[in-house]
Amino acid sequence: MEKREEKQSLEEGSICGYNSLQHLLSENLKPQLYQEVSRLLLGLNCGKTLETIAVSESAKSLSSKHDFDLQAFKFSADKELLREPRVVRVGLIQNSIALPTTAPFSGQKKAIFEKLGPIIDAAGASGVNILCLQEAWMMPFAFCTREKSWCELAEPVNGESTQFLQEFACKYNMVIVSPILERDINHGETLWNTAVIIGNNGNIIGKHRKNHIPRVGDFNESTYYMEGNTGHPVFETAYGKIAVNICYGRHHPLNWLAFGLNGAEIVFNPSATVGELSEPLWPVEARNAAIANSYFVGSINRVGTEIFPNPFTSGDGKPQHSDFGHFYGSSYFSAPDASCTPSLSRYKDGLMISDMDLNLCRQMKDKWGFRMTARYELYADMLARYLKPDFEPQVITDPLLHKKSS
Ligand SMILES: NC(=O)NCCC(=O)O
Repeated sequence: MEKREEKQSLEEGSICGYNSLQHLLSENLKPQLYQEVSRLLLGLNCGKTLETIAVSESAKSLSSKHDFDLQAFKFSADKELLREPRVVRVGLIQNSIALPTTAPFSGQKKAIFEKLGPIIDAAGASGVNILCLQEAWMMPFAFCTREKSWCELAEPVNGESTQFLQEFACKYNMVIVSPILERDINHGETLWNTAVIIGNNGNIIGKHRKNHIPRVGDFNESTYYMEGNTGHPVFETAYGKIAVNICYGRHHPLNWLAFGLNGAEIVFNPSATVGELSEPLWPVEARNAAIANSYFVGSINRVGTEIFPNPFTSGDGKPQHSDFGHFYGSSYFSAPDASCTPSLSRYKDGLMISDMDLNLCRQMKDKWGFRMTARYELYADMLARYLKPDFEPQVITDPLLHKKSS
């Protein structure tokens, strides 16, 4: 054990030498204790610990040859009398960039394509029906720099990244969600942070643009694109109704709600975020959204530290620096019954696969009745009042609070 830890502690981004929190716990707790900790940490699905599923030999050999984490689980639902189970197999890919950020742009993109190919093949060989990649997967997450040269990497919705993925979609009969930096040629060559939804026949079903742009830490993304103008679309695919809540949107419960009200069964949250800023939030927000909205969530974060040629500051008093910090991976799935998978590695590329019986969404709606007990008319009224310039917060002050004691 000591040797293993020593070796792994050399890996930047490991947790005390371990790949993930679950590895740290499972390797240090007695099995019975680990089972109890795991019950509390990951919840139970249909009253049981989440089952793992066997992945194909070819996926396993791709993961060892190309050194990516590969994990697979199964969310069950209760058997129903009038409906057949609706099981779909869903995949999430997290990855680091493939070349230094100083390499020629065309080479950087090509190298990312080459790196992703075998991971997508592993998803295809495992029978994944719907696959989602990380935010702006086709480039380094250069938005910390504020340098405009990175805009060159933006592509139209039907550009080279989409074309690259369309082939896999056709080959594996797979829906692919592809978050890119988009350039909208028809609207003045403007830039957007966009997820392209590629159907299982290789067709483009539609797109969604990131609704909330961060203005925190080094996430200087408003230098590059504006808040999205596509609302909260749900895409009805061959395998279920899906939506995409891009990265920072996960901090906004109403954003999650809107996808739910439009009928999403699976919401993807492709992200790029760093340990220092958001790691305590990561296991909480998506899981809460899955519970509150009775849908599945697939959370993806990139991995690695990306170092940029020119140092930058973000007006926060910190000394100039050349990287965002460590993107901590840890991609995972959450289910509407509050169970979730362990997370992928904190520092390695990875493919997380899960079967999910979509019947669980309605079963949880029937059980908890959140849709029926919600008071949308109260919230709508509150929001309508809040938006008015003469809004005043509804605060009832204790009349004794400001009375002078005699
Ligand atoms: N990409 C992005 O929106 N990151 C913001 C940081 C965070 O939300 O954790």
